[in-house]
Amino acid sequence: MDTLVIVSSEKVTDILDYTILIPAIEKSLAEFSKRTGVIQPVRNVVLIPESEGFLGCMPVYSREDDILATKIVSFFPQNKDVSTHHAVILVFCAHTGIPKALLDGDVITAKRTAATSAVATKYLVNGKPDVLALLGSGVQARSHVAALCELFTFKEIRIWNHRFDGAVKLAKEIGLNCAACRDVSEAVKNADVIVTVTSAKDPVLRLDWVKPGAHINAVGACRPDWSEIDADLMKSAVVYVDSREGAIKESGDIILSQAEIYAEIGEVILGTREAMRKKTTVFKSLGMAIEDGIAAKLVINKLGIQ
Ligand SMILES: NC(=O)C1=CN([C@@H]2O[C@H](COP(=O)(O)OP(=O)(O)OC[C@H]3O[C@@H](n4cnc5c(N)ncnc54)[C@H](O)[C@@H]3O)[C@@H](O)[C@H]2O)C=CC1
Ligand SMILES: O=C(O)C1=NCCCC1
Repeated sequence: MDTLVIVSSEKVTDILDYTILIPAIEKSLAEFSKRTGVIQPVRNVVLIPESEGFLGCMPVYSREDDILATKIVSFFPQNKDVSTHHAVILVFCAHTGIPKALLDGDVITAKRTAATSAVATKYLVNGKPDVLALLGSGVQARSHVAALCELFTFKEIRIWNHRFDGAVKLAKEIGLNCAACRDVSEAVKNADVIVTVTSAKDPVLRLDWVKPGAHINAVGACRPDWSEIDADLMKSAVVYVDSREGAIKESGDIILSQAEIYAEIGEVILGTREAMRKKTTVFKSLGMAIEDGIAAKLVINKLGIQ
């Protein structure tokens, strides 16, 4: 075996800038929805009942982007003093199958998920958004603020968390135009963009609280029996997903509500499905291996790993 290069989270953080990541993710979402060159089975998950978590395996091959890679990600929602998600990404040569690099996957998971939501928001938001509301104040909340602020200038950012001190801490980090809210209804009132990034298993966001025409990035609830968004909201919104196949198998928000999936976000980027900007839109994100593959490729290219 040739030398396998190990790439640390510090190196990934240094290299992976949203200015290069967001356009790369946009292109990969479109490529995925063409259904021609990307081979990506739905995540294979080993459930761990004791921790209510799982270990997920996410392989991908992309002919167009010359990517052969797999992410292995663990989710332990009850972790307290360490992160709830941990990941590594193994990249192989797409022509010989030789392993090339093993990258820390934590930063990639945080950034590529937020970059994907930023792309969905770019296509689905109704006009210029002024108010951003985040439900959750963990790793993804932080990366989503960074990625969305790369594309939009919000006059106001509001944060709700089920533990108020988490919302206060993040609001302080973000600064002047940001406030912590005690109630979800207060946080999302008149919000143009809402991001749900919690580990909740039951809905935290309700139809009555959401401004008609708002755009929601629904990022948590990645199990078929978990949901973050109430069924009435899911059913009344126009629902976009990253992968239909993934959403039908993994998303409790979709399965439990029986909401109809209107399109993959990649289809909107390709122009084969409409962006219904004036309606309330939900982008249900489950996370795709092609997003990890593209992000890993950007990093190893920059490091000159052949
Ligand atoms: N769609 C995608 O591609 C990805 C989705 N995720 C999901 O996004 C969500 C957030 O992930 P991270 O920020 O990395 O996790 P985190 O552990 O850093 O943050 C989780 C947040 O949820 C809150 N929370 C925990 N239990 C809750 C409950 N019962 N009700 C309401 N809030 C609760 C915590 O206080 C914290 O603010 C998780 O559901 C995770 O599985 C994570 C990675 C990728
Ligand atoms: O795509 C990912 O990576 C994840 N998605 C759902 C939660 C675990 C990580």
